[in-house]
Amino acid sequence: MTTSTNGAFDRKPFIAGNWKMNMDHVQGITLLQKLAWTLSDAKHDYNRVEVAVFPPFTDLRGVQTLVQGDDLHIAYGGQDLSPFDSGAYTGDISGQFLNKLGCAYVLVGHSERRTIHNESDDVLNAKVKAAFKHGVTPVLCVGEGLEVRQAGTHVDHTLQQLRAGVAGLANEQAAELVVAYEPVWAIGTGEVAGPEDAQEMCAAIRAELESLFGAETAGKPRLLYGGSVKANNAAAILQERDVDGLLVGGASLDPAEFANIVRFESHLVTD
Ligand SMILES: O=C[C@H](O)COP(=O)(O)O
Repeated sequence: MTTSTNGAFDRKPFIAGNWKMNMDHVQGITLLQKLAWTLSDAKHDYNRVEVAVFPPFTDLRGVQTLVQGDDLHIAYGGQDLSPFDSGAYTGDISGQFLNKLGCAYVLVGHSERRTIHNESDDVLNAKVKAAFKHGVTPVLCVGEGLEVRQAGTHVDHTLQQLRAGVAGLANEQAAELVVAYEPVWAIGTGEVAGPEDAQEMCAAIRAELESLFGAETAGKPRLLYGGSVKANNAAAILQERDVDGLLVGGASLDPAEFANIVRFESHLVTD
C-alpha cells in the first residue's frame, strides 16, 4: 500500500506531551531524563521530528535546568498563561515568566481549560496575543464535544473556536502558530478519532487559515491531533496529509511509549 505523509513533511512534525496535573517536580525530572535517554539510545534525530513537553508550572524550573545542563533538544512549555502581563491576578502565570524560563510554547484553550475553567473565546484570544507579546508560541487547542459531533456540526463548531482564537493576529503570528485539534470525546477515553477524522478537521482548519491569512501564511502553521494517541495509532494519524503532529496526554507519562510515538516514522507505511 502506498500512502503519502503530511505533504512529505513540508512542516517539521511536532510531537508534544501534555503532562496535565501529573508529575511533581522530582518525578518530572525523572520522566524527562528517561525520555531523553530513550530517544538518545534510539538515535532520534530532533531535526526531523521536534519534541516538546508541557509539564506543570512547578516543574518548569527543574526542566529548564536539566535541558540546559544536559544540552537536551527537547522543547518545553506551560499548560496555560495569563492574558495579562503582571499584577493582582492571584494564581495566574504571566507569559513573560514562561519566556524567562525558556519556554518555547504554551498551550492555550485546552478543552480542560475551556470546560473546567469556563475560559471564553475572548479570553483565549487575549491569551494567544499575550503569548506572542512575550515571545512564546501559542498552541491553540480547538475541538468539539460528543453532542456536537453527534449533531454533525463539529467542523463549524471547531472553526468558530479557531476564528475567535486567531482574531486580530498579524500574518507573521499566524504563520508561527500551532493549532491542536482535540475532539473532547476522544480525550482520555480510549476513543480515538480515526485518521480520516483528524485529516478532515485539519484540512478544514488549514482552509480556514487560508481564507483568513492567505495561502502562503496558511501553509506554515503546524496542525496537531490529540485524543487517546498511543504508539500503535500515531503513525496512521500522522500519515494524513494535513496532520503535522500530535498532542499526547496520558501516553506522554510513559517515557517508552512516548518515545515510540516520537519515533513514529519507523511505523510509517511507505512504498
Ligand atoms: O493534551 C492532550 C489531550 O488532552 C489528549 O489526552 P489523552 O492523550 O490522554 O487522550
